[in-house]
Amino acid sequence: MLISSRIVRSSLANAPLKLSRFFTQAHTVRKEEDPIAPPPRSSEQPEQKYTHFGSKTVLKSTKQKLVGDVFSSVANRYDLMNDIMSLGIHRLWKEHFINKLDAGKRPNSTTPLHFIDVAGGSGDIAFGLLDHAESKFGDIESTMDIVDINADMLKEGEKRAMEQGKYFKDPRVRFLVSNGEVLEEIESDSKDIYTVSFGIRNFTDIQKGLNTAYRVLKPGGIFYCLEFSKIENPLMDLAYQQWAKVLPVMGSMIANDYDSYQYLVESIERFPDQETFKSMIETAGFKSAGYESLTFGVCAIHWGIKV
Ligand SMILES: COc1cc(O)cc(C/C=C(\C)CC/C=C(\C)CC/C=C(\C)CC/C=C(\C)CC/C=C(\C)CCC=C(C)C)c1O
Ligand SMILES: C[S@@+](CC[C@H](N)C(=O)[O-])C[C@H]1O[C@@H](n2cnc3c(N)ncnc32)[C@H](O)[C@@H]1O
Repeated sequence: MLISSRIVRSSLANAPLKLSRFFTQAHTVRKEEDPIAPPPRSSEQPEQKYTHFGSKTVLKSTKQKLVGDVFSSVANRYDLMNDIMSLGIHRLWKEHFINKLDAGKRPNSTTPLHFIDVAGGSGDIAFGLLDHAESKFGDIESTMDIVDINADMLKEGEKRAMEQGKYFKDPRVRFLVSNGEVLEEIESDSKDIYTVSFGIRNFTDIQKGLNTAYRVLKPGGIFYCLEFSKIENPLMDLAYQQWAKVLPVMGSMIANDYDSYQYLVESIERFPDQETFKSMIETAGFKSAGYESLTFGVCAIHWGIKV
């Protein structure tokens, strides 16, 4: 069941490249606990040397490899596990995410949009955005870069494109293995829409990822994120905590991988709450930042505009 705040949309600017919208949102949430790092072994401050990997404290330099191992391990059962763990609800979240953005080159525009879906994995969002643009606006010109740091996950996306006979070897669509914290292949001020879905939680440096999102977007471009968040209702949180205990057991029974799904649960716990993440989006320079909580706050859509 999706609970969403009322959305007040300004009329869309006709200019095809400026998708300016304003949403209303009002939420109160808990503050995020600070991570407890081991005492520094050198003169470096702990925050410069250590970070969290789920509930563990690890050297910052090792997190990317640890996360990479997790997603290489889950890649071949990723879609199946999503349906089982969320009882299919993740599909509703993604559908709502895509419909709410409502992006696409309008029929009266001659300029295609340039999308980038970071941590795109098996392509749920990227393909969904292109399908939406085509079915609603007849847009078959806008381009999509699907970026992921993990080649195994990206292969799942390419496999799906090939099987569905759409977006495979399509000149409009690029599959790029790249780190969302840097995006060295992506020019500054080059994208109209930046999306990231259930990905930024896994970055070593979330703020760096947000700053990079700001860099690659054009003025007027939209940052748009779907990520796990904080459940605002204590009773629902209690029920969720019971459900979350089962996820690693499911991971072990179905994917023979308890640890990756234990990491999933712990990484959700570690991610900033709605207001904290909104502040981080504003720190990156975005304006009109806001969010909408879904399913009691199990996840949230955050946005911001580069002006
Ligand atoms: C390693 O990292 C990952 C690995 C992977 O394979 C996937 C992901 C990304 C994960 C997803 C897209 C979905 C993961 C699903 C969950 C974390 C579970 C989400 C939980 C729910 C939808 C149920 C929430 C339950 C409550 C709020 C309790 C109250 C609700 C009710 C009683 C009514 C509905 C109840 C249920 C639906 C159980 C990955 O990062
Ligand atoms: C849970 S999957 C999400 C996939 C897809 N966006 C979706 O909504 O189903 C998380 C993805 O983030 C990717 N990822 C993790 N850290 C990343 C980084 N620093 N840069 C780019 N992708 C990253 C992983 O490889 C994985 O494919």
